[in-house]
Amino acid sequence: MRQILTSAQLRAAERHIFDTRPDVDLMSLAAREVARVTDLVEPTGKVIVAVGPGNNGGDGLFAAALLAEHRPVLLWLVNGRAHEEGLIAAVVAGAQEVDAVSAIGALADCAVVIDAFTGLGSRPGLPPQVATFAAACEAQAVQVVAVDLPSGLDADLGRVSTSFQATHTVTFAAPKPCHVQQPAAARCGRIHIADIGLDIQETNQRIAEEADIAGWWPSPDEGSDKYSRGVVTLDTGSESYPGAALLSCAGALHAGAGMVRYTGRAPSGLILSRFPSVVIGDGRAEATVLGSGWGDTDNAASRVEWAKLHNLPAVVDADALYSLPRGRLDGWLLTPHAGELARLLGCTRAHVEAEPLACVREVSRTSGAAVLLKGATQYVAEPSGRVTLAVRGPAWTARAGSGDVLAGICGALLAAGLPAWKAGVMGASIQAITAGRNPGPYTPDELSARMPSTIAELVGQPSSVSPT
Ligand SMILES: NC(=O)C1=CN([C@@H]2O[C@H](COP(=O)(O)OP(=O)(O)OC[C@H]3O[C@@H](n4cnc5c(N)ncnc54)[C@H](O)[C@@H]3O)[C@@H](O)[C@H]2O)[C@@H](O)CC1
Ligand SMILES: Nc1ncnc2c1ncn2[C@@H]1O[C@H](COP(=O)(O)OP(=O)(O)O)[C@@H](O)[C@H]1O
Ligand SMILES: [K+]
Repeated sequence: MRQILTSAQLRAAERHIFDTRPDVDLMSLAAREVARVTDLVEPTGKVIVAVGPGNNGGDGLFAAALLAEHRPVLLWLVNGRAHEEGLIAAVVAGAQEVDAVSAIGALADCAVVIDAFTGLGSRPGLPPQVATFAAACEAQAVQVVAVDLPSGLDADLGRVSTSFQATHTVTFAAPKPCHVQQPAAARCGRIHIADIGLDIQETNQRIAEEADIAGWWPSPDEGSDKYSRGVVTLDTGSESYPGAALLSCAGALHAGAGMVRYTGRAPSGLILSRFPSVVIGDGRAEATVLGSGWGDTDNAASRVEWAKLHNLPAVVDADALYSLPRGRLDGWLLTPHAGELARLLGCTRAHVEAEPLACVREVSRTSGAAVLLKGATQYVAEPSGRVTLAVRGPAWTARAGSGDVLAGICGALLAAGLPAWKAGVMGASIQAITAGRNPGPYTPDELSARMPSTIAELVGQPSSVSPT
């Protein structure tokens, strides 16, 4: 798990080092990592550094000083002024100053551009000359190493404005919101998180990693049986949308549910012809999934209320989201996409997209449930205000039916006894990781059938019977 820091939190961690360890030179440590990554990206050839007026430019200049020892380096001082000691160090090492026109001209035979215009102090957007340079880098497919973040983004937001398109971003101590929230994250390229010795405190925003999902996955052991692994009841699908029932079954079964019971309105013959291990009808269960593919139904409220009355933790998806029972929904998981979250809040989808964190936190706080906001970035909020982002995946999963599979996966994990927030993070992550390992237009059910091998690889359980 990685803590996500806002620019203010990062600056506070920096101040703490300045106060307690005045001997530590953070800028040199940062510059060393920028130079190292630049050499990794392209070990030889000309480097152009776009240098801004602040400390981001300072990092770039000290990196230039290290690189100029063994390769040609050009410096474009965008504002005509720059970090004084950094500039002296770079020039002494052999870096050469150029103006804007020469910098753009030099792109034709340049190996790497270092974007050291602005970082944590970045206001959204770029001045025209820098925007032209950034566009030329993109048009000529030059590798761009951004220092801290692609200049033009706001460190604390997932929104985009005119910015560099980095192929690599070297950031310090921890990711900031712009590195992990789409669409900004896509401007950062590959993220390198450099440890520069800052003390990172726990924050209420973090991002899960593959290793977390592997470590949390509920693998069966010798003492397991179908009940101990968790029984999930799926009240999903309808006569109009029978496919949703099949998709949620696929999700729950391929995530490893001990038993899947089906109590929805889709024809039981259809379910059994695809998934013969599903048990039709009600019975003992540890969790339920409600709403996927219900369509307009007049008894939604009573079906959701039923789960509350029976104290059954529920994954509430799609049409069931608008029939939440009264009272706190402790242990429940709501799985809206941005449009559904907007309807729950009585605001526009555009507002949810602009303020995803505030919106997902609000619904979790008021309902008492964990809330998984689905989309290009998947956020899971808890009533305490803590938000965990799922592991990022490719956009191949952005298609009808992925959400129905996801609800089934989350139901299986809830039934296995995981807390609702973790079931949400793990469900969204395992779908994303599987899509990342199987790129292509697989249908949601085909992709779910590949989940078991992803899970097996992640948990890496060797056979205990060794060959003779
Ligand atoms: N805070 C920390 O812990 C560390 C910070 N370091 C570096 O310091 C950076 C932050 O430095 P600063 O606070 O000096 O801020 P920046 O260097 O990011 O930018 C500030 C300067 O850029 C100008 N500027 C900002 N946005 C602009 C825009 N859109 N158009 C035109 N000009 C714009 C501002 O007016 C100001 O002069 C970090 O990103 C990082 O690179 C590192 O040296 C290591 C540690
Ligand atoms: N750009 C994207 N990149 C990655 N995953 C996405 C993207 N957009 C949507 N998804 C995923 O696709 C699924 C869509 O869910 P949902 O809208 O409920 O679909 P449906 O109701 O048709 O099943 C979710 O799992 C979501 O996280
Ligand atoms: K930058």
